[in-house]
Amino acid sequence: MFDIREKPQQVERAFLVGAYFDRRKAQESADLLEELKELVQTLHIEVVATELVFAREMTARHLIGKGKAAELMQAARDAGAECIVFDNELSPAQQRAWEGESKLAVIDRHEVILDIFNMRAKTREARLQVELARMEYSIPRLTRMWAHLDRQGGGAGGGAGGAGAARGEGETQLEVDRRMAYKRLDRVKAELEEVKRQRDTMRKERSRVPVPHAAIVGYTNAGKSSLLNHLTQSDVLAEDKLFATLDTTTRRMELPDGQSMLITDTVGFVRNLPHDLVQSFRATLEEAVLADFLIHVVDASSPHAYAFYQTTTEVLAELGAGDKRVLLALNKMDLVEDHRQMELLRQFPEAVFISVQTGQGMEDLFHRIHDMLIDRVVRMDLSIPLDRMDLVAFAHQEGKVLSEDYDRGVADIQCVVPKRFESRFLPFAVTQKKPAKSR
Ligand SMILES: Nc1nc2c(ncn2[C@@H]2O[C@H](COP(=O)(O)OP(=O)(O)OP(=O)(O)O)[C@@H](O)[C@H]2O)c(=O)[nH]1
Ligand SMILES: [Mg+2]
Repeated sequence: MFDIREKPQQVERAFLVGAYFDRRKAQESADLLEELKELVQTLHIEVVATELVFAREMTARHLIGKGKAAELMQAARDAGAECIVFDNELSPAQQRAWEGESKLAVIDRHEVILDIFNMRAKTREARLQVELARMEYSIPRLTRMWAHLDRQGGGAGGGAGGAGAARGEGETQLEVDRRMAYKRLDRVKAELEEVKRQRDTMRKERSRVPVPHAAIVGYTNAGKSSLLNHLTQSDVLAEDKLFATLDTTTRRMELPDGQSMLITDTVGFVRNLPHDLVQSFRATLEEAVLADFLIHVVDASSPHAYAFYQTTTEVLAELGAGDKRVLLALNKMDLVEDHRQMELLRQFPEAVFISVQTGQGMEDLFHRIHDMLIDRVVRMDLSIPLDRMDLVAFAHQEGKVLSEDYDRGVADIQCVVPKRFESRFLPFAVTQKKPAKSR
C-alpha cells in the first residue's frame, strides 16, 4: 500500500545546508537558512549545524560540486545527524543521490513545510489539502522508495538473472503503487471538491446579507490571529509558532460607527512556499480572494519585514488576489525601538502602525478600515414621514440605524446604509454627509 513517508518525525537531529550560486545572494541565503532552522525546530528536530555553501554552478547530480557534497555528508555524519535538510529545492534524482551516498535521510525546505502543515492540520479541509500537497510531492519520488525496498530485499536473488527478475518485479510493484497513489489522489481531490461546495453554499448564504468582508493576510507569525482576536474579542489560537493557523476563521466585528463587518483570519505565508501547497490551500484562501479588501499584517519588528511583505504580495498574486485593495498594517510596533528599524519601515509609507499587544494605533486602523468601506456604505440623515415607516424598517434591515427621533412628528433618522440603496432614501435626505470619521 502506498504510504507517504513520515521521515521528519523519525529523525531527531538535522544538519542544514543552504547553497547559493550568486555572490549577491549571500545575505538572503543566510537569512533563509536561519528561517529554515526555525522551520525544522518547529518539527521538534534539533539542528546540529547549519552550512551555507557557495557554488559556482549547479550540478545535476548533487546540486553542488561532488567534492563539497562529500565533505558535507561526512560533516553531517560526524555531527551525529540522521538527516540532511536542504534549503534549496532538490529534484527527486538529486535527493536519491544524496541519500544513497550519505546513508542519511535527505529532505528539502519543501518537505519540511509540508510536514509542518501536516502536523498542524486539524479540520477535515486542512487535512485533505495537506494530503493532496504531500501526495503531489511524493508521487514523483516513489521510485526512490522502491529503490530502498529493493536494496533491503537484495542479496536473496544473486546472479544476473536474479537481479533482472527482482528489477522486473520492482517495476511492476512500482506501477501498482503509482496507480494506487493516483487513485487516492483522485479521491482526495473529489472530497475537497465536496468541501468546497459546502463552503460555496455557506458563502452564498452570507452574501445575501450585504455585510462588508475583510480578510487578514500576511507572513506566518505576523500577528494575524492576534489581530482578529483583538478586533472581534475572540480567542482564535495565536501562538509564537510558525503556521499556528491553517484554517480560516470568519467573525463579525462592529466598527465604531456602528457598521458590521466580517473579518477572516487566514493561513500565513512563508518564503519559497511550495507551489502545490499554495494550490491545495486555494479553497481555504479563496476567502481572501473574495473579500472586499485585505488587511495585510507585517511584523514590523523583523529586519526582514520587506521580504515578508513581498512574499505575501507574490503569493496573493498567484492566488488571483493581486488586484485587491490592501490596507497595510505594520504590527508589533511595541518591539520597534531601534532607529535603523524605523528607517526600514519607511519603505511602507502608506501603512498604519499598530501593536495588537499594546493597542497602539488601533484607532488609526479603525479609521483606515472605515475609509476602505467608504464606497460600500453611505451615512445619511433622513427625515421620513410617518406613513413611510416601511423605509425606516428597511433602514434597520439593510443598514445600521444610529439614532431615531420622532419628536417632530416625522422619523428623524441617522443611519449607515449600503450604497446601492442610497437612491431609495435620497428623497428624504436632510443633509447627505460623507461617512463621518469613526469616533
Ligand atoms: N510583541 C508583540 N507580539 C505580538 C503582537 N501581535 C502578535 N504578537 C505575538 O506574535 C506571535 C504570533 O502571533 P499570531 O497571531 O499567532 O500570528 P499569525 O500571523 O496568526 O501566525 P500564523 O498563524 O502562524 O501564520 C504570538 O506570540 C503573539 O502573541 C504585538 O503587537 N506585539
Ligand atoms: Mg494565525
